[in-house]
Amino acid sequence: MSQSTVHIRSSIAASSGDEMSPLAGGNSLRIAGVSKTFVDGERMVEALRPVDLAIQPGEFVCFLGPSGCGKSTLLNIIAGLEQASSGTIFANEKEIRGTGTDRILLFQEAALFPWLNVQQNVEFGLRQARMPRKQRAEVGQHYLNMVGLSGFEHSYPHQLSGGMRQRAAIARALAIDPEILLMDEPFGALDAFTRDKLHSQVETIWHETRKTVLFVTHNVREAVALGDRVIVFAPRPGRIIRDFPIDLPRPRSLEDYQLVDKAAEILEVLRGEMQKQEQEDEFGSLIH
Ligand SMILES: Nc1ncnc2c1ncn2[C@@H]1O[C@H](COP(=O)(O)OP(=O)(O)OP(=O)(O)O)[C@@H](O)[C@H]1O
Repeated sequence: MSQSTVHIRSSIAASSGDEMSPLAGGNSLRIAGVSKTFVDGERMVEALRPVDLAIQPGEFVCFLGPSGCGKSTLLNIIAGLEQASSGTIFANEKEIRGTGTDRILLFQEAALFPWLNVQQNVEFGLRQARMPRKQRAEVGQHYLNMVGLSGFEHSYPHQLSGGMRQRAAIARALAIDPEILLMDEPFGALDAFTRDKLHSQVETIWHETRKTVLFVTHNVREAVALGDRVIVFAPRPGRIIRDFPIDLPRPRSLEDYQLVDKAAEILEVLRGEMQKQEQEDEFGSLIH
């Protein structure tokens, strides 16, 4: 780890009041019995049955499943934006209580400030952390180069393509050096070509930074292309049904036959689960 990275961490920790986890051991996440039931007046929605998961430092883990199976709910709980109904989450064996600069959430729509240019957006968190201007510029430029946006420092979000906006959001997240990147369908709104390009960029960035990445997607091939593990969710109620290790060589191509085969295997499991669910629903409606 470079000296400047250490410096970024300590200055952010000092100014935000966050206690950052130890640098040397990297990071890890432990999810112990985490569930969520939304209570909406009289109505209760069991969004997530208890989840137990251990995520290794630097792992790239994809959460895959159809709409409504609790993927975003789990990600939001990990981010500290949503409170679990039961269970605990530990980052580096330290219990998570709310948001923190160690976990940054990225959404489908890159949440950039429209009134700031790319450089100002990327430096935003560093400014909050009161990093000196010169150092802020160096760190910002480093991550802008990493996502291939050098030359666009002075552009405003509305002047960028969707893919470029998403890359700027990634640079902004990386600039504050989180341990864990939480990505909620970050490429869901992009065309297939841009998406494909971003897959390889994200893989390269992950390789260079060795962040722990949790990546939510509906897309089976995307999950297999990126993940060290693909964790499959099923809906009604939301729950984890399988945890597939993906040991295909990297970099991966969406057209690779091994990747296509693995995606087909996962899809088969998911289809089987959905069919089982439909039969149960049908049976349930017959006896009620
Ligand atoms: N604030 C809320 N109040 C009530 N129910 C909610 C709330 N947020 C989510 N839910 C419900 O919880 C369940 C899980 O939602 P969640 O958004 O986590 O699923 P998802 O797998 O991420 O879906 P998608 O892929 O469509 O984003 C759904 O039934 C949803 O309607």
